[in-house]
Amino acid sequence: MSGNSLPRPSRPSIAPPTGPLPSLPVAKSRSSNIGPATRSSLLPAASHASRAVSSSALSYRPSPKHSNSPSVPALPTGDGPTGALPMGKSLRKTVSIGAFPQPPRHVGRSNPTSPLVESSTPGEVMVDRRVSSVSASSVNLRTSSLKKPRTSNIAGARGLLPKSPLSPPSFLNGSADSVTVDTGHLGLPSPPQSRNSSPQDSYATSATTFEEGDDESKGGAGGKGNKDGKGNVIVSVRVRPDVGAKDNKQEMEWEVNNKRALITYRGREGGDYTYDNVFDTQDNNARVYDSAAKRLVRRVMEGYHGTVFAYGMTGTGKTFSMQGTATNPGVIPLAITDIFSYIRETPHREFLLRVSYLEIYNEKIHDLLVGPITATNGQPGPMEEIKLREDSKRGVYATPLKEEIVQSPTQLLRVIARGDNARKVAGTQFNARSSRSHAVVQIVVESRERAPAPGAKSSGDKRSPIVPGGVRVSTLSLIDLAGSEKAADNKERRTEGSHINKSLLTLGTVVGRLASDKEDKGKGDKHLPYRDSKLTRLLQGALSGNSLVSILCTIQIGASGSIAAANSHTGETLNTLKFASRAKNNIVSHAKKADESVGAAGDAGSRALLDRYRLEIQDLKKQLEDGKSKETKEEDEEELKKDKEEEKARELEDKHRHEEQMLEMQLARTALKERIEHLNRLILSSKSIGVNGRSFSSMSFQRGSIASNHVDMRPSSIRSNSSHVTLGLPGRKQSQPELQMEGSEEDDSLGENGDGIASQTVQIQALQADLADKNRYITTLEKRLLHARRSSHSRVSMTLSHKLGGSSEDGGLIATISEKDHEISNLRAQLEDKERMISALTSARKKNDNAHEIGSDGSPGSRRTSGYQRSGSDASGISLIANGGSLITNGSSFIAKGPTISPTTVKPSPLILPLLSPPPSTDSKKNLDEMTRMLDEMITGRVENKIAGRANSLPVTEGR
Ligand SMILES: Nc1ncnc2c1ncn2[C@@H]1O[C@H](COP(=O)(O)OP(=O)(O)OP(=O)(O)O)[C@@H](O)[C@H]1O
Repeated sequence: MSGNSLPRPSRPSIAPPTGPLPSLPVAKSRSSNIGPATRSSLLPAASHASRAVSSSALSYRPSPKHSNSPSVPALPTGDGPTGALPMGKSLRKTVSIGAFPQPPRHVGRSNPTSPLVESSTPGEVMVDRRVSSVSASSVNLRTSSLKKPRTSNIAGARGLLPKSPLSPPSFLNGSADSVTVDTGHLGLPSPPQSRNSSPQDSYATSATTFEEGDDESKGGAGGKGNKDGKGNVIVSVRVRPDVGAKDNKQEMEWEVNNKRALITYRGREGGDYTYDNVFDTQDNNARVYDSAAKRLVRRVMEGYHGTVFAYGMTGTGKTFSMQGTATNPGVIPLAITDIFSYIRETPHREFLLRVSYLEIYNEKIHDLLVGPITATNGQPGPMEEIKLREDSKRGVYATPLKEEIVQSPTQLLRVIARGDNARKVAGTQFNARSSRSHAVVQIVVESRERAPAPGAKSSGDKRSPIVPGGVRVSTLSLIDLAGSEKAADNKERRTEGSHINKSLLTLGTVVGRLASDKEDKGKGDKHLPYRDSKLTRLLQGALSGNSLVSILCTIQIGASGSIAAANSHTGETLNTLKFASRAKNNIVSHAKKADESVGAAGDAGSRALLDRYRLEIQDLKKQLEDGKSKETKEEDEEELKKDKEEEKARELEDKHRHEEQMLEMQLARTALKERIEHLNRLILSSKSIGVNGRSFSSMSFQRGSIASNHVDMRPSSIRSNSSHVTLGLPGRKQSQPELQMEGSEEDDSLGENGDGIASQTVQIQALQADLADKNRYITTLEKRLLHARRSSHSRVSMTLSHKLGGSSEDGGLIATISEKDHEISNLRAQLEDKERMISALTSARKKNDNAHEIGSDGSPGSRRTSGYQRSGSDASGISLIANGGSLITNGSSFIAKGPTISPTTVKPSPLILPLLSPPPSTDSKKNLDEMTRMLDEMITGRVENKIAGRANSLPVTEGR
């Protein structure tokens, strides 16, 4: 096949350059005939430009065998409006393929540059000339090539066939005499690294050689170059190996040349069929994908709509090519891999992918991603039928259709596998697992430019903000059609088959009429029966030129003895080939890159989830921030409230403590007051003693009528003093035992001596009682004080630790405590004074006793008088002088210091109490001595004990 005489291309056709591929020749190149050229430059223009099809193809009519299969859709023949081949042309001659719809005018067509080719090269014009120059000589070559396996005379110029000498260059003027169909330029194999497309290694593919903006810089879909959009349609034919071949020897009638993208049939109605790609039985799915779909997928990622569909008779390998196997992945998984590779390679854009999967089964559309509705009885109910709608923005679309957003190849493959499992499949005569429906996978690609964040690293921060550009929405449709088939015995299969065949027939009709539709443009649109089937309706957008299209037709060439070798099968194969040729010739794509919708209100805004999600994300982020700040605010408020409550509780507690403290202080104060009063009372008692003494004296005066001018002991003055002092402590006087004794009858009954002793005894008893009373008071006070001091001390230290420096209140408290301590010490001093007084009294009594003893021989009166005189002369008698709280006894003075008894409370006045007692009788004297001694001991011991005990019981005071 490669042994032609034409110069070989500069590089092997199997391994095209990794750089941009040559663009389709422009219209004028079609005026030239095919000639040899380098691979990069010899490519002819759109498929209609050059065809080499045997006349048999042109005069193809369903054979009688075909007619036995009425249900198999017959491709439109030359009888149709597409232009028939002039009858009478002999078979097996290279003639025009009038049977195929031909565009009437090849020249002057506006041919946009195909997005599926890379660029025009300057060499193409020259190449075309070369083709033209060899056109005449190629006639013979062409003729011979039909009779034997050809060794191409356009070595390496894959897809280029010499023009038939019988065919005028009609493809230029639109006549039906065109010869060679050659669109092999699009079938260039991918670079070696992409030939083994797989999920792993397809990352570094020829796709990386594409430059963004190719289309814009080189004419774009609507620019200069191939203006008819032919390059936007790729037609490939794949030949399935014939497993039924007995001798593994392909029937001699067929010739498949994948390098030249040529299939030749030498049988009846034979001819040459050249396409963009021809894959022989050795080609695997990766090669099919690389040549037939890879660029289209790439373009879809760039913003074009793209459609790939597999067409062919049942069992010829459509599903095998589209889905593939685990070891030989088909177009769908390879496209998915490339989609994600592209996303990885394009960090400056962000993408959103969603996928849907539907099937058309018996002219009903089912969503394969939504399982059958389960009926109430638990049985699976009917699947929800999907309707087709059309609008100006989206074109024809199925609704309601579930779309799943996918984020990884695995996820996408899983979704599709789920749909595959739901698809209707059944065994037929030709295929044990025949697809009974047309299956459509739709992958919607949304993308938008991403701007680098102000401080973001160039390594592609995915969270960087977006530029205010729009969202581009494009769709990749991957369609595995059900295969045309003969009527089956099984009724269900027959029904399915009839629907399948009807829809395929409609597809063929639409494709067949596309050419005439183009011709009739301007004269009024010719009716295209898109609505005759759901399939054509769904493919309307792609067929009418809005999409890049790649059609993969599958055939099976029967070996001798195989099922495929049956005539009917050959007829079907020919039908498929004719369909492929018509598709290549007639479908004109004006696919444009999708506009970028700006915002949700943009052109594709209603579909752009990317926008909606962005807005939603922004909205949610705002909500989150609002919620956060609100939460923080609430937290702050709550904390503040808590703090306030705690403060309040602390204040309340402090208040309670303070109150308690105050109460304690009050108690302590009361106790102290009581103590003071009591001590005062004691003083008064001492004075009372004086009063009593005065009483005694007065009694003595009364009895002895003794009056002394030396001693100012006027009753009135004494009483007034007494009463004056007593006034300071009202209510206490009555309770004093010594006062009760005043003027009692008992005193009188004691007689002179008895009177004095009795009064002293009473006085001592009163003092003792008072002492006991004092001790009790002191004990109580000490207890209270201790308690109060402890609690206040702990509080003060606690408060001090909280508040540096302490408050004025605490300072006051401390001052109060120290004041109290001071008072206590004063009281103690007073107590000591009192006790000294007691001892002084005791000693005075003793001295008195002695005085009595001295004057025992005298009369009581003289004793009294002498005693009195002694006392009055102040020589050796005892004088008790209360002066400002001082007690002077025989020159010894006991001064009660301190402010405890304030001068205002107790206004002292000099008081001299001469203790005069009548000399006791011997017995009574004894008794008195005894008693006095005991009293002395007792009082002295008590006082000492008390002082020592108090000294020990006041650690706080000492501590301070
Ligand atoms: N190129 C190939 N290489 C190896 N096996 C193939 C090839 N093409 C098809 N087959 C096998 O042929 C059988 C039928 O293929 P497949 O189901 O893909 O046909 P189909 O065209 O989808 O049929 P239908 O229209 O009935 O669904 C399968 O077992 C498949 O593995």
